[in-house]
Amino acid sequence: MNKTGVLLINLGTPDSPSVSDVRSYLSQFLNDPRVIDIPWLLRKMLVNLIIVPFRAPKSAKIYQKLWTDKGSPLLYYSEQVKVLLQQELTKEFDVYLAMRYKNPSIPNVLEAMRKKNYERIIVLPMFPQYASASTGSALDEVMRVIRKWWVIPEIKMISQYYDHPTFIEAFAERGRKYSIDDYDHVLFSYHGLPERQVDKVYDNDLCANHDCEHEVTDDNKYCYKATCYATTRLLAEKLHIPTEKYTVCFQSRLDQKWLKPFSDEVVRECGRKGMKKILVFSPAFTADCLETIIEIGDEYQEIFKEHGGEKVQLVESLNDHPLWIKCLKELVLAK
Ligand SMILES: C=CC1=C(C)c2cc3[nH]c(cc4nc(cc5[nH]c(cc1n2)c(C)c5CCC(=O)O)C(CCC(=O)O)=C4C)c(C)c3C=C
Ligand SMILES: [Fe+2]
Ligand SMILES: [Fe+2]
Repeated sequence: MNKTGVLLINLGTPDSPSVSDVRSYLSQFLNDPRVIDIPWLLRKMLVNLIIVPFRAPKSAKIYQKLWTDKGSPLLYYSEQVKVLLQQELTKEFDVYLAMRYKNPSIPNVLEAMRKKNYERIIVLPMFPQYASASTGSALDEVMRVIRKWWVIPEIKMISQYYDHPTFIEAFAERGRKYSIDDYDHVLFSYHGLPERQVDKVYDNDLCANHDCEHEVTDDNKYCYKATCYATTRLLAEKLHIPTEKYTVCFQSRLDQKWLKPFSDEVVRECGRKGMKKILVFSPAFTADCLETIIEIGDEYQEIFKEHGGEKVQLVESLNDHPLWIKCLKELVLAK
């Protein structure tokens, strides 16, 4: 039988919420040249001598809040997705899960796949919008490993699917649990990125010279900002949210030169304007994780309350939603 190996890849999470495991995770993550894209020596000094030593103890405290009996949500939801997708596919397909950082690692999972001698491998990162720091890095790592194989099978890599109808329908279905009319405003909060990295998808040009907030064209189709806005337009249309009732924003910045507006500032502004209830979608994440559960669910809730608001309602991520599994199946089976 012609067999295909399907490799799902998510970002990764520490092995445990201990300071040493969080340090080791942050060190692998932030030393990735697609994440901190500055010259090698500068990155080593900045990451290993400044960011990681200061951030690891603080992040470990946050991971301790996030951790459950089943471990880190990002990992256990991704594992569930792997099992559910396997159930949906025929015996021609074997589904694997790897994490870009920490475990299960891409080299270890690919080594298990190599031994199976698949005719075809489909690499499917669990990031709907392309960013060099997420999808680019995951695909780069796969190529680094496979490049050394003697037998290289047919390989298909999926770079993005932010506009896939079943992906949009899956997130819309999560949103339908809430009545939009009950909320003063809706936020679409995406993981942030340095503006410099967004500009790098353009050849000798800048994102600012394109109308990325309004349209996706052949020139900006890999611009993360453009695809985040496009995801939002598709979701807002499906859920009948008028343009004046929502704001696109970007969370988790490391400095001021990241994509704006910043989500925490938008939340603050909503409170100052007298809003009481806001609904937050986070469609760059397909599994709930530290960025959704803690940053939106806890930290933005606190900021909103401090500024007069009452409730920040996070829309649950896709996690193990049947439409998400259907979307992945359709991506795998697409020619
Ligand atoms: C949409 C996918 C993601 C992109 C793009 C991305 C870029 C990016 N991230 C950092 C720094 C950190 N991110 C952290 C956590 C984190 N990031 C993503 C996804 C993307 N990151 C996820 C799913 C998570 C949560 C992981 C989990 O265990 O739940 C963290 C760690 C947490 C912390 O200490 O705050 C850092 C650091 C950069 C610098 C970057 C692009 C340049
Ligand atoms: Fe991140
Ligand atoms: Fe752009």
